[in-house]
Amino acid sequence: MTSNDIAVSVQNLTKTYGAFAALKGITFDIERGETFALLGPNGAGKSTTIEILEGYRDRSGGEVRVLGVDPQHGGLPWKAKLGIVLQSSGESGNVTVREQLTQFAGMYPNSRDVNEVIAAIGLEEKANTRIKNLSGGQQRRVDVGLGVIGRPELLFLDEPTTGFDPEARRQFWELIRSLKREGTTILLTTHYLDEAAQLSDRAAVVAGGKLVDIGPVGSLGSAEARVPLVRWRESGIVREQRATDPGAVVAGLVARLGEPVELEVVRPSLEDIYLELVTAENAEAEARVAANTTATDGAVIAGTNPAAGASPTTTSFTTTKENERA
Ligand SMILES: Nc1ncnc2c1ncn2[C@@H]1O[C@H](COP(=O)(O)OP(=O)(O)OP(=O)(O)O)[C@@H](O)[C@H]1O
Repeated sequence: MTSNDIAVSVQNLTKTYGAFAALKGITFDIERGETFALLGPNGAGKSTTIEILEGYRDRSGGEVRVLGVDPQHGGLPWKAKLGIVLQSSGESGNVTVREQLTQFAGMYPNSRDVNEVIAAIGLEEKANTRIKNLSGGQQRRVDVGLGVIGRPELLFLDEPTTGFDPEARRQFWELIRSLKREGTTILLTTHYLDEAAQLSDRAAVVAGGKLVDIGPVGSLGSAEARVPLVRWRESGIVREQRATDPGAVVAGLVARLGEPVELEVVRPSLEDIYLELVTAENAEAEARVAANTTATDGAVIAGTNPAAGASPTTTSFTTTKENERA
């Protein structure tokens, strides 16, 4: 693979907010044309990562290239190749859906047809409604429309379907699949693991600012966590057996019982595997904190003055670049 095949390259990325380390050395690549999901619990560092890649936030350390450019020095031609759907856009304007999309379309050299985008986000009936009069989920659809109107080479989607009803989510998935067919590279964060499983080629799980696993969605987690479960009812009792060879277990049941009652072979979902990964990381983090506390207590007893760490504060995200803030 050449560097031209890589849309996003992240090497040992770190980010600190005061004394708080939000990213502790994250490394991953995203190939051109790939749909890549960044998964993790609240506060894991997903938005921080995505905002660094978009050029909205400066990194503390590591190397980052997005479409071959360091985002801290990305100019207008580079920005025109990106589509960005932030976690919250605050898009609540006095203009109509069509006016807003038309205005944005005018900023890009090769934008999509406005009517096509309105149809793709399912807002045909609301095309002439002012954005401030749309429901929260409908406003979110406008955000998605604005993210794709410029026909981006690389699309960032930070929790794009929060607030969508189930039908709108399915419609959104179709839109993403059609963008993928056109060759768009997509970086997605989501708390809906079915969404990640449906859309992404590969996923990375981040917890506590560290990457705990990365790979094709079907191969995440330990081999043990992915072992299927055979379930059936026998003598009125539900029985279960984890088996790497569920076919053989089922054949054994059929030989012994005839057609097994309420037979199921259940494969662990991405959600099951994700929860196992994140729980394991949390347990390790707690163990590290406990070990550090013991060490710090020791230092106090010895008369030294342990430095007080600044406590992290949650920020509300804006589209303003971090170092441009007041
Ligand atoms: N400007 C800031 N100042 C201090 N701490 C911050 C700032 N922005 C984020 N953090 C902290 O960094 C950590 C990572 O935050 P981030 O928003 O990247 O997480 P996330 O994975 O996107 O979470 P969520 O799923 O809730 O959106 C959190 O502990 C958060 O409180």
